[in-house]
Amino acid sequence: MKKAEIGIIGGSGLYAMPGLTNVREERVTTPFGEPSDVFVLGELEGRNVAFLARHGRGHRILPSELNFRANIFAMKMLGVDSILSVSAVGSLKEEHKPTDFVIPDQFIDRTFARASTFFGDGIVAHVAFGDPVCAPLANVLKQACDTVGVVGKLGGTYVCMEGPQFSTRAESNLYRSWGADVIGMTNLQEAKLAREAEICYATVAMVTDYDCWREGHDDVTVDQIVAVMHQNADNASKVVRAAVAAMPAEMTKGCACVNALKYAILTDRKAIPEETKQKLSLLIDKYL
Ligand SMILES: CSC[C@H]1O[C@H](OP(=O)(O)O)[C@H](O)[C@@H]1O
Ligand SMILES: Nc1ncnc2[nH]cnc12
Repeated sequence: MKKAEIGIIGGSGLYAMPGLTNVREERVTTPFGEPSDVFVLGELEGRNVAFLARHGRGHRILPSELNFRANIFAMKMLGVDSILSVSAVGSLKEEHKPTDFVIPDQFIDRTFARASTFFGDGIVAHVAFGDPVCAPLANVLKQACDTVGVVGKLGGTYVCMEGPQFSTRAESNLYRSWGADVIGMTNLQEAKLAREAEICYATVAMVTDYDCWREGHDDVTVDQIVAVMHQNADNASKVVRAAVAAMPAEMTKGCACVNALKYAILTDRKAIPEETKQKLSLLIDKYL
């Protein structure tokens, strides 16, 4: 049974979703293990949503320790077809100021210690990822920023680093030389796995700091981030709420994201081990 249509992943600073009604908690266990926390299900602007605190409530889980597969698979199990993600990021450009919101449309992968696919164990699939973010959903987030009156910039490249330490100055300057806009530690795996799960995915990235590249300014510290996050969290929940209100019921109909696996699975169907078929049935049954 479909328990939610819209998933919300709250990052640093957003550990609950204000405004939810008919709230209930649901623990979801997946073939990939346990998600970060219980899901908080409820209604927001008349829509059924599922909220997950990415690092767990109380911020207990490191970026490298996150079970991204369980988080996204659980969203699929709940029936979610669109995910709105909220994240804190460092700015790599002067023009992106703390408290600005950026809605990235590209990623650069600087992670190295994470499971980033549901496939393997006898099944091979390669989804297209040239456009890693759902453009219609990103547009909804941009409109929502406008509605709420916060600076929201549509498009930009998010560098996803492993962490948990922040970047060295040499790294930060390297990413700037690549033309990247913002840096964080969590969004790339979510985008990859959402694509494999045929779920639309877009992020609102809240700028909290200038990382460590800006001459004459202090390097990023967590207390600096927390101070800005407190300001941002209120705006972030307003933006998410406005986005949910603006999402048409048929939002995902006809979107390429929901057919991402159509031509992706290479493996001879007869060669896929039964156990793997069972594990991935929610994702692959329609293509077997
Ligand atoms: C709080 S500083 C670093 C931390 O913040 C970001 O988290 P999230 O993406 O979940 O908002 C960044 O990715 C790091 O995990
Ligand atoms: N400067 C930064 N680097 C990586 N992740 C971040 N999250 C918030 N600020 C960050």
